[in-house]
Amino acid sequence: MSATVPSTATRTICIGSRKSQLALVQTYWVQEQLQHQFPHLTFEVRTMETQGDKVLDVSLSKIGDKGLFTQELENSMLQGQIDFAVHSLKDLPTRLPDGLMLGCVTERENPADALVVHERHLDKQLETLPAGSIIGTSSLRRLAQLRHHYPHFTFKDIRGNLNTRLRKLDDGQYDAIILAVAGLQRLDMAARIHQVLPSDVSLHAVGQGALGIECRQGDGEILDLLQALEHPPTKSRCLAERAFLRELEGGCQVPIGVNTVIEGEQLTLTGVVASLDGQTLVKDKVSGPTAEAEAMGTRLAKALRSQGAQAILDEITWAHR
Ligand SMILES: NCc1[nH]cc(CCC(=O)O)c1CC(=O)O
Repeated sequence: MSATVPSTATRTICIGSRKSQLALVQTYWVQEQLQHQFPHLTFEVRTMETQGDKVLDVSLSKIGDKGLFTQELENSMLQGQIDFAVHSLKDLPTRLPDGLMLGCVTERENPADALVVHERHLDKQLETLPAGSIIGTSSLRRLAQLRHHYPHFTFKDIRGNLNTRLRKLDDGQYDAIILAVAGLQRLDMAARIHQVLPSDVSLHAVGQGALGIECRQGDGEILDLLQALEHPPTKSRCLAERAFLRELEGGCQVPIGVNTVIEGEQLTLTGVVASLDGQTLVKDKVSGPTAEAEAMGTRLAKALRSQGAQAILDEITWAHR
């Protein structure tokens, strides 16, 4: 036997994932797509619990969100135990550890937020829910924007995975909760979407609705495989959104929302920074060639800073010290 004869053992690619139901649905989708495209390889899923899955009794805005859902996966990637990790792009920090990179962004689902109501409110919309209604959200972005438009509601923190949050709503602990449309769709719970929030009420989170696949920097073999799942328009939009957030964020979760549209060669990025009391919204937009997505994100961040966003962010950083 000559040494140049290729081994008959198939190469196994190891995919890392969180254990939540949503994470698994997303990761199995990626596995299935790649297995179909590359039948000569074997794709295996390895799951792990992250800090964000363990600490369920503290509000996300207090923990700070730097790598809360990603660190364990990143460590095992750097140690070579997994080859890449599938994340909800919105949970992936804008600055990645040395040696890792965003290797692929998949086609985005509807990135909007959705209102899900308790059954006693099925006949109402956000506009007609009574004053004092208890609205559940753990996101400062949703809180600040909704408080701005609907100051007569009471906002209450809610944690846990999607099923847990829906159970708390159905139990009667909330009148309504806000969730991502994409998560509900992926878990076959689109029927619970009562109202999709228009972008003038709630700009969505950076990267919402897309999957981000993180891999080792310069891992050519893996990057080639991931090309098969890349969706260039989503990637451009998300690069603009992530550059915007990267330029503005400090050490903790910040109330920042975005919207992006591509028309022809033009990308338009809208961004908002909102104060937690809902009193101040600093909002603006930039347009330019899609190829300059990241530079546009940075430019919009600087514009908002000079229009008052910095004061809002400083106050939040100070409050979380
Ligand atoms: N932070 C939790 C999280 N991460 C991703 C999604 C939904 C799917 C997505 O936005 O891609 C959710 C739930 C939610 O915000 O309702």
